[in-house]
Amino acid sequence: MTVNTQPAPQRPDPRAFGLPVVEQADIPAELRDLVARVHTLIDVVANTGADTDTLAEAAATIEDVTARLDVARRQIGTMVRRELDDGTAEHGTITNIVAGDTNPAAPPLFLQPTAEGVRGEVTLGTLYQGPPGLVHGGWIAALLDQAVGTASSLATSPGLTAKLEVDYRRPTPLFNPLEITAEVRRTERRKVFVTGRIRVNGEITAEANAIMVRVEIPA
Ligand SMILES: CCCCCCCC(=O)SCCNC(=O)CCNC(=O)[C@H](O)C(C)(C)COP(=O)(O)OP(=O)(O)OC[C@H]1O[C@@H](n2cnc3c(N)ncnc32)[C@H](O)[C@@H]1OP(=O)(O)O
Repeated sequence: MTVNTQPAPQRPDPRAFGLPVVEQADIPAELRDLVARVHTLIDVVANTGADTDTLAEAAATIEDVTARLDVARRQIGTMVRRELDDGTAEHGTITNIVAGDTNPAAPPLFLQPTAEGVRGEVTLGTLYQGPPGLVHGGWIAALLDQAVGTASSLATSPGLTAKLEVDYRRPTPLFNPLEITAEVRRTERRKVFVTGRIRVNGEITAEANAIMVRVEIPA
């Protein structure tokens, strides 16, 4: 067993694996605006009590808009390169369901490096509801998976989640800021042992212990 005290190694460039890379700063403001509006639309549709005429009219309008937008799709695996607060950069899939810049279904959760690992904040509405007024347990796991994956990637190199064990300690409420943190505990060959936490008002509501396995990068 070794404790990871080494500086982060050179991270691989996704282009070397045939994956296109988009600079986060180059995502057009118009696309960001569209993503935000569709995010709101999904929430409104999920909760609407509009009359049937309005629903039918909206469905036709959205069908038309969908056809206009469904052109020149991005390659699967398209990555976005984001500059981080500490001056480093990370790559993530642009449609990542938790953090993807262009995914209207993503909350989105943006994580930044800290002295310990990573940290981010997000507030979830009813799109992410499980029990009444509470965040769905699968989404709690998804947020924690993203956090442990990002912490591991930034501290070492990109990997896949081999194991994610979640302790649901307290109900995690909707409409409250969730503080999400993760830190690498230790590394062992390609395995990276990471802990992630969700806090509400400073109280831990969920905690995950994960094993990330770093992907082998051909020389
Ligand atoms: C920055 C972006 C953040 C994104 C966050 C989101 C992360 C994700 O959601 S990833 C998607 C979900 N995960 C997956 O789909 C992974 C599916 N599993 C796999 O592909 C493989 O099992 C994989 C890659 C984890 C390991 O396979 P492989 O590369 O062949 O490694 P392998 O040689 O079997 O094992 C390497 C080490 O890990 C250990 N290991 C592998 N699987 C497990 C497991 N489930 N539990 C515990 N240990 C494991 C092995 O015992 C071995 O340990 P040791 O070094 O002591 O011998």
